[in-house]
Amino acid sequence: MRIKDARVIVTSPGRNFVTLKIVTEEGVYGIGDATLNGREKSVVAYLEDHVCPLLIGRDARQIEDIWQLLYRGAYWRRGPVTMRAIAAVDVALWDIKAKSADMPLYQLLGGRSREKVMVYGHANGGDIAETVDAVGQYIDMGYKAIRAQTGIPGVKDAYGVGRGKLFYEPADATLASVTGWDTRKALNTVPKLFEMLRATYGFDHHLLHDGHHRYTPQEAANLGKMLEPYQLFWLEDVTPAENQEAFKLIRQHTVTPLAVGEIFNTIWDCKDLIQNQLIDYIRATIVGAGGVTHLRRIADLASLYQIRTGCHGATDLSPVTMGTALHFDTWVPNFGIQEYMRHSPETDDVFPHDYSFDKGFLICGETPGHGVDINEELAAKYPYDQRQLPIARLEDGTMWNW
Ligand SMILES: O=C(O)C(=O)C[C@H](O)[C@H](O)CO
Ligand SMILES: [Mg+2]
Repeated sequence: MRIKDARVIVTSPGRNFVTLKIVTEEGVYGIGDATLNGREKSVVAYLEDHVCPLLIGRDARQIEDIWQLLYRGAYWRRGPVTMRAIAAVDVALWDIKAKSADMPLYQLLGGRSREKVMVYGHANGGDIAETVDAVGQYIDMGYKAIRAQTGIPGVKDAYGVGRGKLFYEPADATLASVTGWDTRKALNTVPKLFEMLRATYGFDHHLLHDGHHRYTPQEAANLGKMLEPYQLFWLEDVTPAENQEAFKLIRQHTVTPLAVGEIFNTIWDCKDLIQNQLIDYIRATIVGAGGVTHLRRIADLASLYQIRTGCHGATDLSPVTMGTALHFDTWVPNFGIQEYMRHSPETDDVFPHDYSFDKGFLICGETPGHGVDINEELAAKYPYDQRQLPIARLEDGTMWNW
């Protein structure tokens, strides 16, 4: 089963997506997501100039060897561009293998470990009252788990507050827009939000919160401690994780569960966090961390330490990643939760898929492969639209983590 063609499709049905399509001589094709929000064209060039030519003529069934070829063969390892390109190839090849076997992908991974996949939605509002209402709307839709983000008085465009009630789309400007940050003000606001949420809705639902890399370890420990009475499912990306040791300090001070990893690319980014049991959930996902082949290794390492998965699933991860993640989640023994930010109807039309939502759970379909396709004719109607992620600055102008 030789690879005859490998090409990149860029489309922007409301937001940019980069998709790799691999076609075999037998005519079986697979698709993989390579979207890197705000830096899409770097992956397009990496794939078109350096990866696609290497694939032609290779046996599409040799997924592991091709993964190793792209990882070791480049000499330059890791990083978001390289690993997204590898992920796109990997997912397209798993799609081809599963289609050839006439099986949904989860069957090839080892079969079903669960009937459905618990997801969390992203509720947000300009202030606490609005966010409390937004959480209520998710509860009405049947969600069991909801991440809550609120505007913070005195902070310009706090993280996670958007125009959409069912999603949050931060890449909103051709050149990065400037938002603000103030830890003191956040620490005054976030615990009040969760106090109000528990007072309004009780303790039956899972609540989550995203710190989006803003706090220092000490501030993060303080936030985790203040949130303990509200029993969060997790506190996410509460401090940057380049220094994995930083989580030791947070861990010593709070029992609020910690999740991290949506920007991780490889097992090396989380090895110490996992082996020292410094986190409870690993957020690495298919497109970010080298595809099914590599994410599986991360999940297996995590399982040794009772750490569970919690794949990133924002709108910048295309339906191809969502579909593949759902097959992964359906199989992976140490599943925790899956993030689910809904795509626009335009995006759903460009990427027809067979997964469905039912009362707080997503269910992957039984179509052979990962169950997501691309309508190329429709995709061609949405040309690339240059957008960047915002940046964050403190009140005095100091550059901070967005
Ligand atoms: O969904 C999340 O948890 C995020 O933190 C979303 C990120 O800001 C987004 O994926 C950036 O492109
Ligand atoms: Mg996040």
